Amino acid sequence: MLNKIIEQKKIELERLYMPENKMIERKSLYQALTHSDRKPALIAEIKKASPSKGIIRENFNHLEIAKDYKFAKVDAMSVLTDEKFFKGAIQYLIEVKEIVDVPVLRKDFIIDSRQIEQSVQIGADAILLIGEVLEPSQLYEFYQEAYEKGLECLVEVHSIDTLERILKQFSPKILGVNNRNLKTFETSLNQTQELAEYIPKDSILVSESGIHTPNDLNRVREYGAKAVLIGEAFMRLEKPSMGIRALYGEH
Ligand SMILES: O=C(O)c1ccccc1NCC(=O)[C@H](O)[C@H](O)COP(=O)(O)O
Repeated sequence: MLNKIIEQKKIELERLYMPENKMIERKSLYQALTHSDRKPALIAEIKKASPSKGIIRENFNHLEIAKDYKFAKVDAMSVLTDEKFFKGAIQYLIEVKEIVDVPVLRKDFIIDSRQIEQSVQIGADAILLIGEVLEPSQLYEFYQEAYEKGLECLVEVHSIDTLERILKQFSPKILGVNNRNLKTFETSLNQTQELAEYIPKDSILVSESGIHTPNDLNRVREYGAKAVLIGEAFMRLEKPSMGIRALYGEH
């Protein structure tokens, strides 16, 4: 599946949409996650569909979801911009950024430097760089380029091997451990447990995928996650904000 997604990205690069540059005030994902009142801090995702689950939210309205997340005072939002596999859109991110006051992460598969420039132009505050998609040296180049352009990066890994290879090159400020196995799509929070001890002390550990219940949240908190990235659990609820309150035990 990952190969299929990457092949599709290469095709899309031939007709990359590059909107007009607007003056955009960027927000820091790192600051938002370190200063959150919630422990772990929350990155809430706007996600209509996924390769593993198909359509997750039939009645999908990105702006309604963003408003509800804003009401719930999430620390940051993640917007899927991949069209083919996640039914996302660049336009969703552009419009969400206009109405929220927290950092917005562009969730996509970055394989080319032009996508970094595109992320700047559409108003993203941060981008995702996936360790299983990029060689460590290229990932580091993209990381530096992004920071030079005012974007932060969530560097995501799905295995200890990938993490080790990246850490030989550099220490990302925000490191995501994705609990989803890229071959089977199954999620296991043990992934966060196993990788947590290798995360540099100065990096923020974000546990991503497969977090649904207060028990899941407690588990990854105990494993050392300083932030979580959650999509599906909220997308299946009419009011995602209610799910956030229930998850964190807020009244
Ligand atoms: O969600 C998928 O099926 C998927 C498949 C292949 C690559 C990535 C995939 N998801 C991207 C994500 O990392 C998640 O959207 C994100 O961590 C939120 O996960 P969840 O809370 O389980 O929706």
